[in-house]
Amino acid sequence: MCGILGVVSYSPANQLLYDGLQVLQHRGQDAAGIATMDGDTIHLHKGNGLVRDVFRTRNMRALQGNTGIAHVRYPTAGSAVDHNEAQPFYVNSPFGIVLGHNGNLTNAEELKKQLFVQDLRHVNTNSDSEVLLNVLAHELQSKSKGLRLDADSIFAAVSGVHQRCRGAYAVVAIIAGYGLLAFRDIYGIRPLVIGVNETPEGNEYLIASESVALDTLGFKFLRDVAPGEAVFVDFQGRLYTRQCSDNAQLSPCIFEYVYFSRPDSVIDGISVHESRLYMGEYLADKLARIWPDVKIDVVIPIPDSSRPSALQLANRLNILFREGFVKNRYIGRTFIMPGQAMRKKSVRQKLNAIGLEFKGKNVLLVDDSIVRGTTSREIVQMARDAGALKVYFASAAPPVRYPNVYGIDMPSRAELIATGRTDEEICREIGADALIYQDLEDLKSSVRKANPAIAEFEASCFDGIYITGDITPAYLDKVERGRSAGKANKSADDDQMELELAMSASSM
Ligand SMILES: O=P(O)(O)OC[C@H]1O[C@H](OP(=O)(O)OP(=O)(O)O)[C@H](O)[C@@H]1O
Ligand SMILES: NC(=O)CC[C@H](N)C(=O)O
Ligand SMILES: [Mg+2]
Repeated sequence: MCGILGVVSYSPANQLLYDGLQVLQHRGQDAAGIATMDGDTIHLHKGNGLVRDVFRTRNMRALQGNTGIAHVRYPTAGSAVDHNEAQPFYVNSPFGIVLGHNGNLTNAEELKKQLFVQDLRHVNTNSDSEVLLNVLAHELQSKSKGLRLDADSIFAAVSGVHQRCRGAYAVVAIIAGYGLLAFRDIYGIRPLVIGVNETPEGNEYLIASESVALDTLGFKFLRDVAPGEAVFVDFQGRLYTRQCSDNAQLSPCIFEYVYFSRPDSVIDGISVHESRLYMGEYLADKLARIWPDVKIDVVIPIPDSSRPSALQLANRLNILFREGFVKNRYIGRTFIMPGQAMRKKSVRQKLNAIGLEFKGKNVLLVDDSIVRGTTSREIVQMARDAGALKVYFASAAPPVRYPNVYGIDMPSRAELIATGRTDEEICREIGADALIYQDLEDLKSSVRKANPAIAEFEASCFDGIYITGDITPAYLDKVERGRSAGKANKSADDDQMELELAMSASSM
């Protein structure tokens, strides 16, 4: 789940993009990059690590120009350790283009072959985002009028991208000599918003994965980029928009609301915080229905993401709510760290129990989701060690049973604690006295309550329904095999590098 930004401004873009990346850091902790356009030159700096580690003063000084794009990476294709896969990516033909991508292409392999054989383009990494950039470059080449591009030909190229690419993609790109281009896949699986800042010189535009970046950087929210839509801002600050697909249908990823996005963001007309409050209410009602005789003394959230749901659940059931775990503010998100060993270690580094809140009590621990079970296993044990009598566990999302192929790194069924297990078996695995999950329909209602216009969600990790229609069991097997092969082929150096990356994320 990467974070992307793009700006056309009347003042230097470098600091603005850096500050924007800092508030999108929760979307990717493995690599970061910024590209700016200054006259005829594209400046690019990227590398592995957190935003604050990748950019030094000298790098920032070199990022000249008032237009730029930026990216934080959470890898879902290729590898976490290959710094060549950090974004933005650059190509020099038919125009200088830099691109940042959030999502995951499901036909990247096939496209890579096509690019080589038909389009005479070489893709140098295992990143699907480099494939996407080359598809865009090829489409721009075939739609350009000789050496000239205009908004019509740029939008025609995006239509070409929609026809060739499958999967999830929210994209920002700079086309040298022309301007900033952004677009969203035809289902709008990954989020993308536009903001404006009115200045005496004219309007400045900012495109971002989440509205929190607009708030922080002083831009006014204009609207979400629609699924299938492209937005083009030229270097004179003129905004052009067009729907580039006849088959667009909004189906945003429901996991953005459960976990990924910041609660202070509004995505597709839905406040993430509000949707999490509703998740708590629905879960409370289910709990009252199916556990009428269970005595709970205190509701305790697992910081950070479950806090709004846990609070609202406790309110609804009129049970005491207490913070029982202290989170080390210098540790990053564990779920998006590379490598299970590091994820496991960092749960203990990240969270510590306050004995007083557990001793002699029946506690209900609430988390937003249980994916690999790394957090829940550790936390249940910590609650017992702290003296809890009974430890009940509630998840504000349903069991995660299916791989995600649209930009969340859970490609293998074997990694998911809920695959092939009943709720009772999962409960035993995490060591709780009882476990309750949100129902999928209730989760959808929680999110829809804030915007009833959304008919469909991309919820494949919960229901195994893949909205793009191209995901077969054979495809999933192949992704899973690719993943295990990748792990088996990893060298000791790769392991060391992965560990260092995770250590740097864990010292946030
Ligand atoms: O079952 P698991 O594989 O452990 O994954 C689920 C956990 O991971 C996430 O927390 P994370 O620490 O990443 O971020 P947070 O601080 O935003 O809650 C999520 O909020 C759950 O707590
Ligand atoms: N999570 C994402 O959006 C990842 C983008 C891209 N697939 C990569 O691996 O770099
Ligand atoms: Mg968490």
